Amino acid sequence: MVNHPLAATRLTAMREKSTEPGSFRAALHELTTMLVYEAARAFPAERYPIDTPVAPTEGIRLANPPLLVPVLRAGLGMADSALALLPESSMGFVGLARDEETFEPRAYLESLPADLSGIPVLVLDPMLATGGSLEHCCRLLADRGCTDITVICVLAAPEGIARLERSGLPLRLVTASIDQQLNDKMYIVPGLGDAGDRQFGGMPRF
Ligand SMILES: O=P(O)(O)OC[C@H]1O[C@H](OP(=O)(O)OP(=O)(O)O)[C@H](O)[C@@H]1O
Ligand SMILES: O=c1cc[nH]c(=O)[nH]1
Ligand SMILES: [Mg+2]
Repeated sequence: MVNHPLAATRLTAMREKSTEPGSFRAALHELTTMLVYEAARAFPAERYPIDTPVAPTEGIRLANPPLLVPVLRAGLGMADSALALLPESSMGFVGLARDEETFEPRAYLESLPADLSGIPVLVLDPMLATGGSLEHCCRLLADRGCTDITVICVLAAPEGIARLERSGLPLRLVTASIDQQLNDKMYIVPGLGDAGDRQFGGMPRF
């Protein structure tokens, strides 16, 4: 978990219900930068020869830049900041919408390389609630041979974390908060509401 005062102030802005969509998106961009920065500590780096204007020396580059996969819609608001920190990365897309009665994810977009063996993947979705959406997304990746998944979330519910642990999928989670629980509509409490609607508009449903 990323525990830092600058992350906490952005998370506070996102939780506050009076925060307008523009400020919500700005806080999500900044918080994503911090979460990706922390997640990338674990990425292998390699040395290679470079020349400064003065002398030859060694530089550092990522050995294997991850594929970025924002989960639409809400993960779209994390895509730019992740790509800014990881300009060598490519991006795939998964579109999921949770059914409001069954709470199961409905897939409407899957734009991913066919073979992900040997490719680390960074999944971007601000919310881990029941875990159905992220389990679905990570299973798509594992079915394509991916064995190294990092999931970046703003908020995680204990129920969703437990589901991902039970899934046996090859993933680690980086988040800014583990909240208390889910309510009877499977929203995270205290949470921040619907992360898609708060960025892009829509009717409140909680
Ligand atoms: O853990 P779960 O119970 O599956 O819920 C989490 C999902 O819900 C939100 O997406 P949503 O389905 O609202 O779609 P949206 O991004 O288009 O708003 C969120 O971005 C996650 O993808
Ligand atoms: O609290 C929640 C749960 C699922 N999806 C959201 O956007 N928010
Ligand atoms: Mg939504």
